[in-house]
Amino acid sequence: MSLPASVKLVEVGARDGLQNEAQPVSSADKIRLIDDLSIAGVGYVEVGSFVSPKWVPQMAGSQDVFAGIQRRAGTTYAALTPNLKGFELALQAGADEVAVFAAASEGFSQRNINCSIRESIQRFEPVMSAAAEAGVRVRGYVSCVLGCPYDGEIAASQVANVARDLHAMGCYEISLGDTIGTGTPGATRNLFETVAQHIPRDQLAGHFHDTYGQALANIYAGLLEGIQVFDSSVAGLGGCPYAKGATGNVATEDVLYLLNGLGIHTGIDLDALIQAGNRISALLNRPSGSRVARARSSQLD
Ligand SMILES: CC(C)(COP(=O)([O-])OP(=O)([O-])OC[C@H]1O[C@@H](n2cnc3c(N)ncnc32)[C@H](O)[C@@H]1OP(=O)([O-])[O-])[C@@H](O)C(=O)NCCC(=O)NCCSC(=O)C[C@@](C)(O)CC(=O)[O-]
Repeated sequence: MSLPASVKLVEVGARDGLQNEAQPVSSADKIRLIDDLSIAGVGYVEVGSFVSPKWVPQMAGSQDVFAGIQRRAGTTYAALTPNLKGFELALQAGADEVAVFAAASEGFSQRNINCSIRESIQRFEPVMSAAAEAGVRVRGYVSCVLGCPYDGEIAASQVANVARDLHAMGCYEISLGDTIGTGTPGATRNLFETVAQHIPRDQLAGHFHDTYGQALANIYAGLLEGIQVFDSSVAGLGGCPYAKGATGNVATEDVLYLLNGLGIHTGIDLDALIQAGNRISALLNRPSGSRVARARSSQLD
């Protein structure tokens, strides 16, 4: 399969990245990060999530973050919503789109959202109805698609079952999450081939954490499978509160460098993105998780 001419990058740093941050990050700092990303030309930003603040305290201020950002025309500002309550809060906050999130493994589903996979799908039904009524598009996530910290190996057919359920209930795009970053390009190709038997490739996305250093290779494998949407996190922020030891998502700067090198259009300015990533990394008192950002910054020293 030939490579796509353009790719959509879903920026998850402010949500997937910061949800796991040990130190508190103020709403003002999150707003600054999102505004920096908008200036860099990022077309899709997950601003936060409307989940129980007892489960994920870092996302408690998502309402304020939505209220404070400068929206750039052409950028979609989205939120995660695990249930109807979350959806209603996201709607009030002015989210353009929402995402529901399920898992391919029972162990992760229980730890992450306190219910079985089947119960989670049932819980999403009122979200889908309310979203349809409000004219809000819903993205669907499946976690642990290439391995689970609790249940171990996950069959691609099991991922396909959950992805198919989300798609059938109306999710316009299904993001397949390698939550613990154990996937390899071979497993990634097999996964997309299996799931694409049920869902068109242009409605699938790849979401790779870089724990084992395979994320860029997995994205390249995804591109070869005809996948045109990838999730990534500026400065490689993050991890997952329910997947111990998992590192952040693949860094957006590194994905952009890869795509630029392949002549694939994203609409994002690499220098401005590096600045955004360096600013949040400085604020968190650590070097950027992006190798491209570190290399570029050391060349400037
Ligand atoms: C789903 C629940 C709520 C179930 O949690 P529960 O305890 O079973 O739910 P509950 O309905 O019994 O509610 C418990 C309390 O939470 C409140 N509550 C209930 N819902 C909401 C809401 N929407 N917003 C705010 N508050 C809420 C509710 O009002 C109640 O408050 P209390 O009466 O005790 O004061 C909980 O497990 C939860 O919030 N989990 C979120 C976990 C999470 O955010 N994980 C990270 C995102 S997923 C991810 O990162 C993976 C991904 C997407 O990036 C892809 C990948 O890499 O794999």
